[in-house]
Amino acid sequence: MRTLTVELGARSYPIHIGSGLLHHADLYRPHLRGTQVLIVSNTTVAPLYLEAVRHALDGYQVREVILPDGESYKTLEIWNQIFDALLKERFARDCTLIALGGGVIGDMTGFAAACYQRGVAFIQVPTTLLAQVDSSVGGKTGINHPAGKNMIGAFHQPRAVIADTDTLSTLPQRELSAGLAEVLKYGFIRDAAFLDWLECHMTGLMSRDPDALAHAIWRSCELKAQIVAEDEFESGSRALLNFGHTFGHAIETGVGYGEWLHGEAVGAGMCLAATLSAHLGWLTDAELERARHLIASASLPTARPAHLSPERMRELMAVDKKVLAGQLRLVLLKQLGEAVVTSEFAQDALLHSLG
Ligand SMILES: NC(=O)c1ccc[n+]([C@@H]2O[C@H](COP(=O)([O-])OP(=O)(O)OC[C@H]3O[C@@H](n4cnc5c(N)ncnc54)[C@H](O)[C@@H]3O)[C@@H](O)[C@H]2O)c1
Ligand SMILES: O=C(O)C(=O)C[C@@H](O)[C@H](O)[C@H](O)COP(=O)(O)O
Ligand SMILES: [Zn+2]
Repeated sequence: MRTLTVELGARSYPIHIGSGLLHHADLYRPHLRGTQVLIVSNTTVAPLYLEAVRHALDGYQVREVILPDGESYKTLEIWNQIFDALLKERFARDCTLIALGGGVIGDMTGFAAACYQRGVAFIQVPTTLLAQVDSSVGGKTGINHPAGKNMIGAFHQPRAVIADTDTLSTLPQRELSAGLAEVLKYGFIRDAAFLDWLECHMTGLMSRDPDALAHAIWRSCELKAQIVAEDEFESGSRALLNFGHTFGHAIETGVGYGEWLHGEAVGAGMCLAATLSAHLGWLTDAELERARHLIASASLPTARPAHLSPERMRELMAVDKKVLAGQLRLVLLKQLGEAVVTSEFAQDALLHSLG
């Protein structure tokens, strides 16, 4: 097991990464306050991993709530089921929520923890690659609105992240690719050397080579922890983690939540953002081609869905948390390994990149 820390002063927390961690009572116990624990999971993950987590919590008053599986259930209505469970069991302010699952469960549980009795503790136990490299770290929590992705939410940091890499053995291949989109994102925005490494190890990652996966998870968490420590509430550099997301969120909303996986939409979104960066003269044609090739090598889409027109995409992209004074801001690439947030692009250029 390897551990790194998200440095946030009094709210700092560990990210444990390794094999066989789900069962480790010692990883959970230092972060539990009272005796009441609610595990939040879904109908796919619970049959696989709930028992192991329950076992680690022997001696605590453990309850569970099992939500339906999928992005289309990341809604206000389904989220409310967590409060129903907490109130039914009269959970007190010193309770702890445990998110056992992918990013959907992590985001919904974290947001419930942020709101229940105005804020209780929670632990992230991510079971998808995407959740292990991204969503479990950094404290962005929330749910979707029909008009926009993650439009309702809060910043609320977990007490700990326990990423058991063994859980990836049961992950469908399409979900593995989705996770690789966020891994590639870190290379594109901040680490050209990591991008080189990913290029060399993509075959190993796609075939789940344990050493390759462990390194990719470690480096991704290291980069994310660094950025979150710099700018927890996204007033500056944290927005770089949104590379590909303004395009990607528009795709997810436009096709209907769950049709495209978040990572797939981010894969296509990163290609579109790279295309616009090249159009502005920031990326060379060779760099653009390299970016496209890397994304395609993870079996991710590289273009928008055919039935979402450029005009419709642009309309959907206007619903974005980075919009300031009515102006759309995008994360674009100055070169591979360096990103900026900018509004310095003409509408024509944007439409061209969407075409
Ligand atoms: N908070 C953040 O910083 C952040 C970052 C990135 C993404 N997100 C959010 O995360 C969500 C995407 O997360 P995701 O890709 O993990 O999707 P997900 O949570 O829907 O999980 C993907 C699928 O894999 C299944 N699954 C999970 N673990 C499994 C396992 N070990 N074996 C077999 N099946 C398993 C799930 O049941 C689901 O069907 C989106 O809602 C996105 O907006 C949030
Ligand atoms: O942690 C962040 O900051 C991110 O932007 C990570 C993204 O991968 C993630 O999808 C996030 O939920 C998108 O943020 P949003 O604020 O645009 O919803
Ligand atoms: Zn994302």
